[in-house]
Amino acid sequence: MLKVTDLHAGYGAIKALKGVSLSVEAGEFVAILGPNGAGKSTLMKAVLGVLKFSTGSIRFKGEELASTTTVERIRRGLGVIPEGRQLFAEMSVRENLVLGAYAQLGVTIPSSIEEKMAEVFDLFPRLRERRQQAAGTLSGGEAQMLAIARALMASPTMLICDEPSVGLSPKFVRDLLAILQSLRGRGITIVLADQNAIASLRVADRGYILDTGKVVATGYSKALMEDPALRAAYLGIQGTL
Ligand SMILES: Nc1ncnc2c1ncn2[C@@H]1O[C@H](COP(=O)(O)OP(=O)(O)OP(=O)(O)O)[C@@H](O)[C@H]1O
Repeated sequence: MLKVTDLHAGYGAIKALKGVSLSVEAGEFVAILGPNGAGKSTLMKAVLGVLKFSTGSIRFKGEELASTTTVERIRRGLGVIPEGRQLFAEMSVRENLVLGAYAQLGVTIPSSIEEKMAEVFDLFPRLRERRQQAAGTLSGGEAQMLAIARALMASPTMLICDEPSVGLSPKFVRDLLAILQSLRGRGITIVLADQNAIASLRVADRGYILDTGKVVATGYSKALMEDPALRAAYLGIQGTL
């Protein structure tokens, strides 16, 4: 469904990705892990079209994305939970959802927005209760729910999540991962970039570990978690699980 091949990208003289290749099949839950500065966010930005890449290829559903805009990528089914959530703080929960749908779909028939919102509120009843509340006054966990709900307004087939657990308490991280797992159960492919390596691998099918712009390890989650060298170097575990 998503195939990244020999991707190079960066910021001027800074080479943040140096030949990254990975693939994600439809229906999978794949974790992208690695220490600070490894290139996780850069990879997510390149996939979404927020950052242009210099060489390599990104194919989604068999089509090259290189010359397509972010809006076009979203129309093709890429949903995003951006780093830092990027909510409209002054606007209500409801307005954020409506704007998310408009921003992502361009012209949308209002009745379909209402239907979609009802669906999203069924998934996140807490947001229904708080639909008139300004997004900026939500708790961290609720704000993260809203960021997910906003992405779902465009009915994505793949959800790209960039460090969604930042700033959340351990309980909310568990809730968040459970929500992502349930979305996968509904047929949405999940790509999760996060520093919370072990928690991510516990819910993901497979993982890629990046370091200084390169893939240094890949495999099924269990195999990655059981590899002593990876555990010590990247997963923050000493000894056995
Ligand atoms: N806007 C920018 N301008 C210049 N360099 C940048 C910019 N954004 C990121 N970088 C650099 O690119 C490299 C990769 O950063 P990136 O944010 O992709 O890493 P990351 O794996 O997401 O790290 P973190 O977990 O800390 O967010 C780092 O060396 C970083 O300093």
